[in-house]
Amino acid sequence: MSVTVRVALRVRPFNEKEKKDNLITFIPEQPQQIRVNHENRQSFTFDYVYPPAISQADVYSSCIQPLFDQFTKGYNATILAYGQTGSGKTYSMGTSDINNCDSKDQGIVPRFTKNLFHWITNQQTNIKYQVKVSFLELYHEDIIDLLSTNPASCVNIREDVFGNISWSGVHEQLVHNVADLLNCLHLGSRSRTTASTDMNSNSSRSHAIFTVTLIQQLPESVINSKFHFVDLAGSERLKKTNAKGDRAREGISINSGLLALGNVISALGDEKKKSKRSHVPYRNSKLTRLLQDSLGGNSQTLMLACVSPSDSNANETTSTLKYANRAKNITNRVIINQQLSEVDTMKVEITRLRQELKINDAFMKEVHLELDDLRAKNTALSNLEIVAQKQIKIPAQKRSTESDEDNDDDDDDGATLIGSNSLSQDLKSCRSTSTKRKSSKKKPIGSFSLDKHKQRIRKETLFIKQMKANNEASSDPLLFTKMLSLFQSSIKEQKALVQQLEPIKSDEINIKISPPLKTNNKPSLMKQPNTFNMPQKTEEMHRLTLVVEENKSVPQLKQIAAQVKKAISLLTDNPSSMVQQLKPILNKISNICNTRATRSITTTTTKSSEIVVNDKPTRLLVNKRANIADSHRDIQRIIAFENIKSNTVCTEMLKALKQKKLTLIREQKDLLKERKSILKEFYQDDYTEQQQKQQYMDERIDVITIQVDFISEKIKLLQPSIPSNKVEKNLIEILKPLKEQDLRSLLFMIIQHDLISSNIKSQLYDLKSATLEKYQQGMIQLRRVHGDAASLNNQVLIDLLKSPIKCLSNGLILINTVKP
Ligand SMILES: Nc1ncnc2c1ncn2[C@@H]1O[C@H](COP(=O)(O)OP(=O)(O)OP(=O)(O)O)[C@@H](O)[C@H]1O
Repeated sequence: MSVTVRVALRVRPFNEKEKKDNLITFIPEQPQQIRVNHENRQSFTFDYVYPPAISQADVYSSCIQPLFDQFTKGYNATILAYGQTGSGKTYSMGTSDINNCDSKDQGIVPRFTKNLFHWITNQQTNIKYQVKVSFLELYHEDIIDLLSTNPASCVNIREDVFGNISWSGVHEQLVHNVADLLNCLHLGSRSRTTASTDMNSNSSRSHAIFTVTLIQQLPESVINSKFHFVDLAGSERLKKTNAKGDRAREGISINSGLLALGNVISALGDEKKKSKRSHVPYRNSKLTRLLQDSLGGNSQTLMLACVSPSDSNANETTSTLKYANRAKNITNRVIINQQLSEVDTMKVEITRLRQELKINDAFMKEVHLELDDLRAKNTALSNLEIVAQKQIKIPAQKRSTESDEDNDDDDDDGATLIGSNSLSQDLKSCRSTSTKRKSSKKKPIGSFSLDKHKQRIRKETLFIKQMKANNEASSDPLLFTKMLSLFQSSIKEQKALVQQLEPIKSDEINIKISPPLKTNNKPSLMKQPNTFNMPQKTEEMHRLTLVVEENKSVPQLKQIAAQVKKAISLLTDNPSSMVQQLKPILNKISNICNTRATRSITTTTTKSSEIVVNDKPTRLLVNKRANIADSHRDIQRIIAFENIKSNTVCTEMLKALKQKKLTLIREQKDLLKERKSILKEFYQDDYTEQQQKQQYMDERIDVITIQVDFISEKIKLLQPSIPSNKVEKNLIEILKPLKEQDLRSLLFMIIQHDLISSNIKSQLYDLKSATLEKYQQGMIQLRRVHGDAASLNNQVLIDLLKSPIKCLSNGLILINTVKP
């Protein structure tokens, strides 16, 4: 159900300091309208307009009673008292001095209390009722639980994936009757921060939220509704209140909270902004975060705008009227807060779990595919190592002979073909030869894994496309980039593998080797091998140019072997090490192979290419046809994919990878969930791309703000009693040992200059220039906070900075210090 925020305007009587110059004119024939006798004599219309003479009872019965009725039906409700300091908010709410108050002067909360218990006593007996109360104060940006007996209690604001706001850590007091409830109100009000200013002798210096929760236990369900009574601190002009020192700081903090509230009201209520569906900046202050459900969420809300009647407060009154006028346009979506019976809840849970299972199955399929792929690669690597070792051991001359024997159909004029320094070319040549000669007997090499690889490439490419499409609004760009590069490198590797395994096209295998180049009168190194000369179309045939470099196959294979050994030893020493750690090594191997591949063959654009031997020909005798046969055999072994089962190192590696993948999947899932809920809330069909970007940025800021909240809650403040030099030392101690890699996620360091003593500043500058410039993301913000919440547990901070890097990535570290 959609309901708009209702607005009631209450004009208090003149006080003794004010001249009787009326600012507001009431229009008898239009009881909901007023006119301001100021500048352009603007008129305003509200749901309720209360002149100074209105009684507390009338206010309650006209605008609160309807809310009370909704509340008892299970809807959440909020009354928001807003107005200039001294305009009558606390008086109207009745949250102060309840014990010494005439019953006719009793405000909204005491009346509500009586109403509630009276209502409960008249209800059916088969319903069980419970009433709980809580009382929070927001002083500066600290949430104080006024009813909690635990001084270390900490209130958190949480938002679930559906955007529902809840407060955790709040003490909720069970109350059984009117006296109990009013006693809680009295206790809390006594602890509330008030002070005398020129505008109000008993001015509230904080925002207060008194909440009554009604739990109705029906036979098959539970209805749980909340009524928030919000007494906001008054907006004030420092000049008028004559506030100095702490009072002035309070005033600034109050005004900035109210400004944030104004921005939320404006985003929700301003017709222009509403139509553009601009982002609602709830997270800009704790006040707006606490009231998120009341403004634009699940609550029936009434704004009680309180103003002074005096012309001397014309500016403040006009500003309140405009504020209230905007609030009128806010629409909330309200539902009865009914929880299902246990059986129904279980049913919903089962459906959810089934869906989750489906998603998990799909992911597991992905994981298995990746595992298969890794197994293949791993076996290939092991075999490459064997090849390498073998080639190192076998004397060149011997291998050359063996090779000649193997290739008994070759011409034998003493020259060899495989001086080629490309392993992949070796493999291709070998495969093509083999395929041509033995195709009737043997399966084409790699055929059974080829399709799988191709399929995998297609899948991963598609996945990357999807990821890229979502890149704009990805809520964790770092993770996104990581995953993207992981998949991209995987595709690259797969492609290389497919390339190696794929049968060579006919004109590629029709290689005719041109006569050897003459060098230094040494014997010719090239021959016309039948092996590579299968279809004898000599004249039209394209000739490939083999660039035979210095005999590099042995050193290169050695290099590969060394890299493989390195990779394996890394795994043996630390079996849980992630594949990510092996990536550089694997890449290096593939680089060596690729370099060799590109160097080895140069297909010239001219019709008849020449074989160019650009190396010292004498050495080319070394790795000859032996390589063809060896490579052929090795390739067969490579594609056997068997070693994996007995290879513990590989199993460990795969296990670790599996774990890593699952973690990533989980993280990604969470991110998607978060993103979905944000999208659900803010994005509609007609948003422009730019708005979307803007929204995304705002949301990132919101996320960071939450992290800050989270971290700042963990970090206690420095004791004011700690001498200043100790404070400095501690801060430096914290920051100095940080390694660059620990802080890779930090972008820059904002230091609020005015808040940090020069000694710390200069040391931090040193740090900054030395290391901090390199950091990529995030911020360290040093901020000063007052109050007795101060007790910095440095160890917490150090631990936080040192170990769980996750906390830092994309985040802020808020180090609060007190004024020395
Ligand atoms: N409608 C009213 N009838 C009689 N007295 C009123 C009325 N409204 C306010 N007052 C008196 O005006 C004074 C200031 O009111 P109150 O403390 O409620 O202001 P406030 O808006 O809560 O101020 P602040 O924001 O500074 O806390 C109080 O002495 C209160 O009794």
